[in-house]
Amino acid sequence: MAFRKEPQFTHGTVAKTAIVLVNLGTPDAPTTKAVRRYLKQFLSDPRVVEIPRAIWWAILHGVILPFRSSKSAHKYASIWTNEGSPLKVHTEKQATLLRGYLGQRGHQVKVAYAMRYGSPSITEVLDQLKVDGCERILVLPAYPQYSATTTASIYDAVFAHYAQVRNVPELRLIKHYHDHEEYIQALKESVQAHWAMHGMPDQLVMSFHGVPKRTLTLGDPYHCECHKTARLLAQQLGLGPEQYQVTFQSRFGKAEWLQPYTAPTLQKMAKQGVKRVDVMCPGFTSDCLETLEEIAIEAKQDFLGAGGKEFHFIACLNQSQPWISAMASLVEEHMIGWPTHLTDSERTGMKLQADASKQRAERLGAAQ
Ligand SMILES: C=CC1=C(C)c2cc3[nH]c(cc4nc(cc5[nH]c(cc1n2)c(C)c5CCC(=O)O)C(CCC(=O)O)=C4C)c(C)c3C=C
Ligand SMILES: [Fe+2]
Ligand SMILES: [Fe+2]
Repeated sequence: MAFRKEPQFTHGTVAKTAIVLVNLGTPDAPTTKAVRRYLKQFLSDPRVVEIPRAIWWAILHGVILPFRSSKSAHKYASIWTNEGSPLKVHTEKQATLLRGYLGQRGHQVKVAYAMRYGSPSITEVLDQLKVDGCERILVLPAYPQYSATTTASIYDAVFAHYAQVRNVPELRLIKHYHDHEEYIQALKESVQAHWAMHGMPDQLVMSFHGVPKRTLTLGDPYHCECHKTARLLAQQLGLGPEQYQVTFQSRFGKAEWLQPYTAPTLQKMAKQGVKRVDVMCPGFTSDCLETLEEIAIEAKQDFLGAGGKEFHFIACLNQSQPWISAMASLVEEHMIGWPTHLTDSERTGMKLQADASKQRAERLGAAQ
């Protein structure tokens, strides 16, 4: 097997640490062509769709890609911003802020972001971190709740990359943080800020992305982790069981997914006389198509169309201060034992190296 091209080993190099925030990915543009390319990569992942490959290949290429791409492109167009796809814009800003927060806490680390599907790809980011001399890599998936369809798929891509690398760095993978105190606190503060502005609803709906129901019986803890997040958040908000509901959205295909489904639940609530609902999506750390279009636009129409009077969407954590701070704490907990607070001698070593490469560059410049 051919290994990837990588920098030569040099004695005395100071090993660096990097954090890679990995999100799902998004199309490069809200066009049928770009969405088709994205969906093809995403839906070809056997972690995402578990149907036998030959059958799924025929369905994907014969039905899904030809019909879904343009429909999805229209939806993406309705949420696209001047800076690009919301998912990517938020993820990039989160990585920048996280770098700043960790720096303020005294850590000398690189922070990058990557996308499981689309760009920047996991492989290109990990290649760059190798060039940058990162010998310790911490992968932080953007998903608080573990699911084989998301978190494990990121792991697959990381392992596949390092299977082609000769000098593999030390690697740590965060599995989940669905019950992390500061994540729950960040959610609580986002809800309380909304209620301070707009008052409280009759019902709070916590809508999570769905997965096929059979994954639950096959051992995926996702369903339980969503419910634990909801329970802890409700406790923090002082809500009784009758004041909130957990639902699952974004069903795909004909099979049964985790229930209750978000849209029919909202319609049922409206018909039962619930006047105002607030909907939040605690499983998404960045707003994206599934929150801004499916919930804030479509689900709102479903609720109001069924007789509901007031619908509020509570934005995802995005760049909120408590969330970036929670990410920084989570990262610190997983970096324990790694020398990210540089010692004086390492600092001197780094300076000497930087001076040497500057002098080399100057000599090369003078010789040309
Ligand atoms: C086909 C099966 C799918 C599974 C299983 C699935 C799980 C899953 N997804 C997320 C988070 C996101 N999904 C997003 C979009 C999206 N999801 C699917 C399908 C499955 N997801 C599709 C086909 C799409 C694309 C849009 C569409 O055509 O409907 C997104 C938004 C991406 C964006 O660009 O904004 C996110 C985020 C989770 C957390 C999850 C399982 C736990
Ligand atoms: Fe999805
Ligand atoms: Fe469960």
